[in-house]
Amino acid sequence: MSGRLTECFATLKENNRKALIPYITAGDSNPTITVPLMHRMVESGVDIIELGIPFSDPMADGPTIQLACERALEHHTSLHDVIDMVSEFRKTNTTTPIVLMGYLNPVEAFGYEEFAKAAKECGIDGLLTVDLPPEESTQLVDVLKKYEIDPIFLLSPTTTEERIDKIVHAGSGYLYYVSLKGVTGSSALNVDEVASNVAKINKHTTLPVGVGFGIKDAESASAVAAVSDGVIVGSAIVKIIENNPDDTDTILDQIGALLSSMREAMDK
Ligand SMILES: O=P(O)(O)OC[C@@H](O)[C@@H](O)c1c[nH]c2ccccc12
Repeated sequence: MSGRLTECFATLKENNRKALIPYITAGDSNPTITVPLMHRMVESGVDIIELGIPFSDPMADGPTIQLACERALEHHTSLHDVIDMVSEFRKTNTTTPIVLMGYLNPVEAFGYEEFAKAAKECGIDGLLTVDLPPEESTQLVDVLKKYEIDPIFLLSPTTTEERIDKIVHAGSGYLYYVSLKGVTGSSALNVDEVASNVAKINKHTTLPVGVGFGIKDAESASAVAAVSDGVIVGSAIVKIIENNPDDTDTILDQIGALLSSMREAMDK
């Protein structure tokens, strides 16, 4: 499927490294900051960027990312705008994979075919739609595959072995293991449980497994990296934006510093 994600994980594996994958909501705290922030995150050592499509009813998200969506929507950041941001980013970065992350509604409103075509043209590599169960995703997945966009699916602590087997075959690029029951920004991370569930998933697939939910500092990032192929960090980054909404330099510096510390801890 998409060259960039597959290649990224292959190179990481060759070098015995794990993926660092930050999540930000596009347009948070305002649309002008998103592309500079993406570049700063790459300079800080991230491998893949998850870019959130702002949505009015983000039911899988905790308060931190809900507020991020509100800030982005105050500036009317639409899926069209998100695609434009990726085009802008790709003017100077053609290698870092980008996964759009969000809820089905904006993608449906855009039109699957129109979305996939535009996404391919601007250099988007994957799509994760939180509220689309893999069992109901055939129509969207077929269109994504036609345009070489990787469909990324979520697995959770409650996913049965039977469903794991279905989901790993529906997705490509990587799989997203949700480390805990709950919403984004929780803090109940249990690394031993993550390790045993990632091992269980690995029996069904050769796809890389990234782990998200509850990773917030260098320590948790390195612990999860040790038992998976990558760590996804959202709320800890978005919180920095929440605390400094009008101060672009502080946002870039603090997010850069947090990600650099995670990178360093993961590479030890
Ligand atoms: O915020 P956390 O706990 O660091 O978890 C990552 C998560 O935010 C990001 O991947 C994400 C944002 N919105 C989502 C919705 C569902 C699943 C995952 C997500």
